[in-house]
Amino acid sequence: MTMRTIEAADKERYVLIHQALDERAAEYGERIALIDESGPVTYSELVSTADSYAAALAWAGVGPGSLVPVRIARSARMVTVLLAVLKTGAAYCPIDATWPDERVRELLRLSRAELFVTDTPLAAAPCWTPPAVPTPGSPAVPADLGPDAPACVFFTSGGTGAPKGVVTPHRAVLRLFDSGPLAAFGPGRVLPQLAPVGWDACGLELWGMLSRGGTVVLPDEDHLLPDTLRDLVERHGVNTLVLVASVVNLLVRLDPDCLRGVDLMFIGGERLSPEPVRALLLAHPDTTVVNCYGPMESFAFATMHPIRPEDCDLPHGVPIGRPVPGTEIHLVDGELCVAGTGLAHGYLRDPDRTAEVFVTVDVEGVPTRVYRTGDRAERDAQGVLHLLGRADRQVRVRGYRVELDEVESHAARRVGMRDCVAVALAGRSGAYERLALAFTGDADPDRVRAELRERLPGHLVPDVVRRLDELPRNANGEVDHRAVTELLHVPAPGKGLPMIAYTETIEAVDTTAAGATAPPAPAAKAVANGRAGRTGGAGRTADTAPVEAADPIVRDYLTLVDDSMVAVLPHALHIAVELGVADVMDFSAAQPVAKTAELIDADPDSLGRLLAALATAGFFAGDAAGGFRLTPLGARLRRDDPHSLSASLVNTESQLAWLRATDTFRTGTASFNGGAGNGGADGFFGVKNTRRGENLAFLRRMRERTGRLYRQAAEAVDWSDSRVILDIGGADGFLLGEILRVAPHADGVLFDRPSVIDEVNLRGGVPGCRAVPGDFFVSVPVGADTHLLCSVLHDWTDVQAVRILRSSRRALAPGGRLLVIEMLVPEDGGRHVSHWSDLGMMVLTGGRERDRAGFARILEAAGFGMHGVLTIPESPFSVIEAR
Ligand SMILES: C[S@@+](CC[C@H](N)C(=O)[O-])C[C@H]1O[C@@H](n2cnc3c(N)ncnc32)[C@H](O)[C@@H]1O
Repeated sequence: MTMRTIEAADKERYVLIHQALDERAAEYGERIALIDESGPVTYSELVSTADSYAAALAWAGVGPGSLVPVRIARSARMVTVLLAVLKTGAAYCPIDATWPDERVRELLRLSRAELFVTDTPLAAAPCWTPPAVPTPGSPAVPADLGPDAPACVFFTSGGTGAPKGVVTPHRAVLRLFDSGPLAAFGPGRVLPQLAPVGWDACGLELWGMLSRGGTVVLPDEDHLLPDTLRDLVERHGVNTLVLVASVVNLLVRLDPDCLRGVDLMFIGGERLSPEPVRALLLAHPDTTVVNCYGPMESFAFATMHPIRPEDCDLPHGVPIGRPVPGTEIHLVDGELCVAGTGLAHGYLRDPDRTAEVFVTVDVEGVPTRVYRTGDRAERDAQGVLHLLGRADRQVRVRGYRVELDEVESHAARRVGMRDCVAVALAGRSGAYERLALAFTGDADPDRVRAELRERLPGHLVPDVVRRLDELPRNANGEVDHRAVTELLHVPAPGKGLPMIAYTETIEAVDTTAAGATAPPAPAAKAVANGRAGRTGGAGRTADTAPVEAADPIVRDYLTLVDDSMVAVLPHALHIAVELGVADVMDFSAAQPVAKTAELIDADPDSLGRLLAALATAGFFAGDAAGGFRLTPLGARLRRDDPHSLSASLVNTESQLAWLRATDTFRTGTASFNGGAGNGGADGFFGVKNTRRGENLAFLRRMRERTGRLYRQAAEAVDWSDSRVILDIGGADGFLLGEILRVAPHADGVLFDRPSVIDEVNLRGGVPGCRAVPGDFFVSVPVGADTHLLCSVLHDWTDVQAVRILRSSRRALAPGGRLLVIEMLVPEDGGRHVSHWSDLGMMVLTGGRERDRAGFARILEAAGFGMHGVLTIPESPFSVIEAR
């Protein structure tokens, strides 16, 4: 069958997206169409709610020819609203909830929308918020539309500074699913909707699955991490994924096994790196993995290629394959041009730009409308297409399409900006990972970045902004982009000099200096002072100077960076605990490595090297015959050791949170949300209420922490006046047990989340204690004269901490006291371990460590006064007494 006959067949079968959904609802009424945090939605429910919303929208004047911007967080409601818009005959324009208001206003202006559908209204436009419980309305009057009618407008980065709206008709969307790999979508297929809503890929996920009877899961988090994926597979039977390459790379690197259960994967959005793909195919040989290529201007994908392992060795990387249904690819002077039913009408209200890239070319004597992608490609003897590179300055950075010109044109409008140039910086895989801006003039780099953040979506905001004396130019006086790229190519955080700030000023640029031979320079001093990257001084660039740090740990880290002991040690210890090495060794005699390897089922050579490395850090001791024995330090890797660190060393929760923690520092919100519900401490503990394994692992970590850091508090405090001690958020009762040992006259009450108290009761409770479940945001048990809050307040923001303290205040017996055990951040700005814990809290739970004044403030807000502070011996912790 030729492309054109497929096209004809498509037209007959489906004309409009919402018609296809109506048909599915008639066919599969009670099947699950959507699943979000509030539960499943059947096809009948989806269509009937959409009908009722459509009636309301039609009443508000929405109909054929209207364009309706929609900003609703990812949820079943969002999908229902999009469907409702289509049912009125209008087109929708998806707006990402994370875009800044200024960008949204610009899009509202561009779309000339009469109604903005959103649950977060903006003053700029008349808004309609869909009711949570829709009023049953008569089904919307079917609009008389043909397949060319616009269905959606996707806004994308535009070269001159203004975004471009790609007007996409119904036919473009529905062409994809009747044959080829996407025809697998349908009953039995379960797909999580993960693409940002502003992308055409989101339309593909939704309308592909729903027009064919499959199920779409709407997770309320944007990032797919291994545990999230496992959870989606376990809870909802997810078996199909549409992902951008960078997410695939991350999953494969972190935990390839997490893809178990997924048997169909579409990877698109950016160039594939062969190595992760090879690893993926090796780990999951039975999964169909499809490389997908295509510009938004020909909806979602234009070509596809089911990947075979040998594709990873081809000189131009994994091929992009053959055209998808209803699509033709023509190579015009080496440039890849797309034709067919997928083509957009063009750019919204922009005939000039439309005419530039949607052109008519002669294909074997037939005038054919094509979209010029600007990509160079070639076709091999089998007709398979291979991508060669970009012909212009449009790049994909972390999967987002970025017109470098657009970034420059916004940057050029900043005050004090002379010349500027934006470049994309490649990461290790060769794919672009960061956006950088170099400029000349008086503008302040920090300010430039801040201003761009206010105006542009996150993916268009440069990660690195640098001021230069002059932009490097070639012999013709043109800006030399390559030289700029080299100049800005500071190592990514965590991979190179870790303390170079993202925005910096370089007064004198010495591009020839080779870092390895340069003498210590001002930048080095700045690092030692903890103020690297703001040198502002003359001399070498911060990234070419060697760094001398005062602290031996920092020096060690900077010596080898990736492979230094400081960087590798946590991983080596993690693996030693997971393998259980220390559990099968003892102090008395060295054990041959082969024997240890056999006992724990490890590879002897790898294990020998692990033990040798950990022996240099004192965890094991080697003998002349090549055997190893355990040292007292190594004993702490054993699970049964009273001072065990094993649970803390395998804390993947924290490791995963840190992997994406840059967002925390940009947005101020914790990066952990455990794959369920809110981020922050609510999400952190919420997940543990539903996943017993994580709850138990957390409780073990808490026990280790208390034992290690502040069990001495039991002996340091005078309990003689305490009759009833209530430990609020007391976890498994370890500390309370220690306290009751030294204060046997007192009664103990342990209070924590119900899932924690269940565990405590399963183990027979804590001797001498009553265990009470509850929520400290609501109330805590009354009747105690002494309340404890140990390492609880630092999990929470000030506002939340005050609410917890108020619960304590209300319940505390008259004349009673509250003891808060926490680290105190020194007020003189000096070194203290609490600064690190503060970052940990920020990333993991959204909480914080506090100084004395910070505690005084929240205590006072809850009606307490601060009565005294006691430092716990041999511990960075203090006891704050409040009454
Ligand atoms: C960081 S742990 C500290 C545990 C213990 N106090 C210690 O020092 O080892 C915080 C404790 O607060 C509990 N928690 C979190 N949210 C809670 C809530 N809403 N109500 C009651 N307890 C809660 C957790 O279950 C956890 O045991």
